Amino acid sequence: MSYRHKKLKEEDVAVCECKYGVNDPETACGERCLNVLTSTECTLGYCQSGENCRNQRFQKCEYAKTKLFRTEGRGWGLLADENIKAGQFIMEYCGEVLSSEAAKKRCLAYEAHKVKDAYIISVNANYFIDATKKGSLARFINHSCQPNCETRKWIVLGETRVGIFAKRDISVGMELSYNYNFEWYGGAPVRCLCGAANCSLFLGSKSQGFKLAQECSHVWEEEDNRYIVDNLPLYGTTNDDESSPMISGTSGGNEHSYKGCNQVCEEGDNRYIVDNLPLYDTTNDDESSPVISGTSGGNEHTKILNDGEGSTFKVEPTNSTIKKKSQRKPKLKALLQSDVTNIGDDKDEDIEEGEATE
Ligand SMILES: C[S@@+](CC[C@H](N)C(=O)[O-])C[C@H]1O[C@@H](n2cnc3c(N)ncnc32)[C@H](O)[C@@H]1O
Repeated sequence: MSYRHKKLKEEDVAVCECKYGVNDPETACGERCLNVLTSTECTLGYCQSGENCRNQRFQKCEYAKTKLFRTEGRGWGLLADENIKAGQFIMEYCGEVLSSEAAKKRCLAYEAHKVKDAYIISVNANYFIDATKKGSLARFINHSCQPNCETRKWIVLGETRVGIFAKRDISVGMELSYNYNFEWYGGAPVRCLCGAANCSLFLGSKSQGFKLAQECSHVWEEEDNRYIVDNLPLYGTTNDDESSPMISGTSGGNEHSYKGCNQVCEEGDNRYIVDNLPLYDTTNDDESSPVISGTSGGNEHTKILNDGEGSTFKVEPTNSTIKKKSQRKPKLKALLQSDVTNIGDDKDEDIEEGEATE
């Protein structure tokens, strides 16, 4: 599979009419911005608000502060690590960009390999994002039938990307969730443990999905080896190139704003050793694996670091030098969100680049 990001042509850049005023900073690409109203990000260098433009959140990775934690029966989950306001952009859903055919094949392959969890979402009828092996922290957001977040599609540099947004105010410490029901490509419906009064009992109960398998009622057990952090996919951005599949996300030159990801683990629990973090590793990417929706080279990389307290890890942005595969420490899993490139937009018939193919 190969995927190339679309290059935005100058004539296709959406330019708004906002002008930044010192006395009225709210006018700079806020709610009334023509681009914001059409869910389109402004483009650096073209927006008259310049550095004051507030409508480049995907591009600048203006993510909310979040924290990974272990749930009971639902695997890992993601918490708000700060108060989040209704409507706020939380983070981009990053992963490998696949055509629908490729996504269906992946689903079958995952099922054959007894991969029980589903991380594929659709961008539109033609494109899917698979965060199973590579992705941002958004891949850890669980389903709820009464969710506090939702997915929204935005046009970023001419391509459609998916973000997680707060549906309502979310207080620090609350688990983030969105409703998977219409978008479940897990093959089989999984029993829902969200506990909401209106629970629809299965993940994907309303999804047309790929309808591959029978009901699956697995629950994550305490000793489930999927809790072994070593087994968890992280995204190391270091070696993505044109031969590897695309990640949906931000393209080059952006600053990453993961504001840290602290996971508090039970003392002495070696399943939470830092080296084993649940992030994404591209170490084994090769030509057979697809490209990622996300950020591409030249970016500040985000790493998982041991904060010295033994059982806690952090994800911090860093200007680390890109290392060749052979130079990398085997367990150093550079994280998320770098080297991810943009996904295609099916609205453009004449895209030269930005197509996922087999
Ligand atoms: C996108 S992943 C979410 C992150 C996942 N918990 C993990 O540890 O990687 C989706 C998987 O999480 C689990 N899950 C998410 N929400 C759930 C829910 N409400 N009830 C039961 N399992 C859930 C299921 O195993 C599902 O396949």
